[in-house]
Formats: sequence, structure tokens, C-alpha cells
Amino acid sequence: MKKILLMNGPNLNMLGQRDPKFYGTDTLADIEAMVVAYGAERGAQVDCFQSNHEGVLIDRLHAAHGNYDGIVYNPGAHTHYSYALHDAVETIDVPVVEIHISDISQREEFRRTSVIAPACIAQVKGLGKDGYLRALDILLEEEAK
Ligand SMILES: O=C(O)[C@]1(O)C[C@H](CCCOc2ccccc2)[C@@H](O)[C@H](O)C1
Repeated sequence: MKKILLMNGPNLNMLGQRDPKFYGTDTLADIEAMVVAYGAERGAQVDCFQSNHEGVLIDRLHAAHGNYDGIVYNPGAHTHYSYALHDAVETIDVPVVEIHISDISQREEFRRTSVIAPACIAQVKGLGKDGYLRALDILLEEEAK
């Protein structure tokens, strides 16, 4: 069975409580349940993790090395400046797909750059919560090659 880690960064624990215009009304728990069920239908075990702390997220990425077949990762605002998380993604031998609920290319200037995406195999943005499912599909297609 393929093992996938679903990882969400800072403030994503607040999904569904504010900013429905950008992030919809689903909670993080709703999104995690959706991805777990979608993965199970496709023979994948999905583990979920969320943290507001950069070092904790780095440690979780390191721990995924040798233990997961892929990572679906929404880095939140770390996307735009965390070279440390870029390096952690680059260091581990696990394919990572970066996902954003909103279309970061159509938002404020500071959100249009991802310093983490260059270390990822793909980036999904602007598809809402369905972007998590597309990101999982990319990993499972990659594994099938
Ligand atoms: O579009 C995305 O998924 C983002 O990664 C979400 C981040 C923000 C997550 C915060 O989400 C909240 C949701 C509800 C209430 C407060 C924050 C934002 O900083 C990125 O630029 C794009």
C-alpha cells in the first residue's frame, strides 16, 4: 500500500473559520477526511499532519524520508519565504507536490512567488480543496510509472 503524508502549514488549522472568499468553508478536518477517503479508494494510506511551527514542519519532513512514498504539502505562508523548508524538501528522497487552495498567482505580489516549489515535483493552485485531490493524483501517477 502506498503511504502518503498530507502536510499543512501555518494557519491552515483555521480553515472554514474565516476568509471563505479565498479558502472556502471546509475545515481542515473536512479536507483531511476527504483526502484520506480519496486515497483509500485508490489503495493509498494517507496520514495527516498540521503545524504552525517551521522547525516542527522541518522535523516532520526529515522523518518522512524512507517512510513515505509521497507528500501533499500546503506550506501556507511559509511558501513565500522559507528557504529552510525548501532545503528540507530538497534533502529528503520523497516526492512532494505543493498545493494551494487559492490561486496565489492572482493575489498580492508577495504571494506570487514560491521558494519551495523549485524543490517539489509539481505545484497545484487555484482549484480550491480539490487541489489536494489533484496533488494526490499526481503522486499516485508518479508512483505508477
Ligand atoms: O492558498 C493557499 O492554500 C495558501 O497556502 C493559504 C495560506 C494561508 C492559510 C491561512 O488560512 C486561513 C484560513 C482561514 C482563516 C485564517 C487563515 C496563504 O498564506 C498562502 O499564500 C496561500
